[in-house]
Amino acid sequence: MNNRESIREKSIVIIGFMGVGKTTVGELVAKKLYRDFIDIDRVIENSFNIPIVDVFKLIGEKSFRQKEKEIIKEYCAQKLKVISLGGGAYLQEDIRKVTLENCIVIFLDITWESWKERLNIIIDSRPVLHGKTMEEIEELFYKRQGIYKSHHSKLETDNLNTIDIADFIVESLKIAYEMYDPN
Ligand SMILES: Nc1ncnc2c1ncn2[C@@H]1O[C@H](COP(=O)(O)OP(=O)(O)O)[C@@H](O)[C@H]1O
Ligand SMILES: O=C(O)C1=C[C@@H](OP(=O)(O)O)[C@@H](O)[C@H](O)C1
Ligand SMILES: [Mg+2]
Repeated sequence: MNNRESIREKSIVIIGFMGVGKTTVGELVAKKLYRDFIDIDRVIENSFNIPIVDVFKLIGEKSFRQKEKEIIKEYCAQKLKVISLGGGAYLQEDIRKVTLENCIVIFLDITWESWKERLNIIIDSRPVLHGKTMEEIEELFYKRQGIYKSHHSKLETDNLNTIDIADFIVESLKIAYEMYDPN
């Protein structure tokens, strides 16, 4: 397959800090593009038939990260998917490599000021945040910003709703497809 064919078929991977909207937006983008939507956390939840919080309790974070890596590698080898990662997946170099080499990686960004307003609606389902002070969560937020710098495209999501974010992504993709594969 040549490059012209491959850009339109590349799977789209959505990255960013937990709670930024990867799962919600990824699902909307997939619908708009008539593609399959894969949320890596949902795949893991379905394989254990329990929520991520309980997966962490059952197998621990280390085994969760291993499973997350295997599943991401499997789906990134496939074309025409929209794949939302968990926010910690990108900590693994193997995952950064496989996604950047095979897919279009879109980073959903948010400022700390906007993100902290969302904390109360996500905290129960995000085990990584449990037992941390606000200062520790802020430190994690800024530490993670560094790893998300490796991406193909970035979108600032402050003050945008999920529908607008999904529309923006789809429109940007159309422009990129026209630019790199005009026929
Ligand atoms: N742009 C947004 N504006 C307002 N609420 C949002 C936005 N994006 C996501 N949310 C809300 O934040 C929560 C986490 O969204 P989710 O898609 O699960 O994020 P992620 O997969 O990045 O952890 C959900 O309740 C979702 O409705
Ligand atoms: O950032 C993280 O370490 C995690 C993020 C979560 O996904 P979301 O980013 O979709 O919340 C989920 O994979 C798990 O709770 C760990
Ligand atoms: Mg998610």
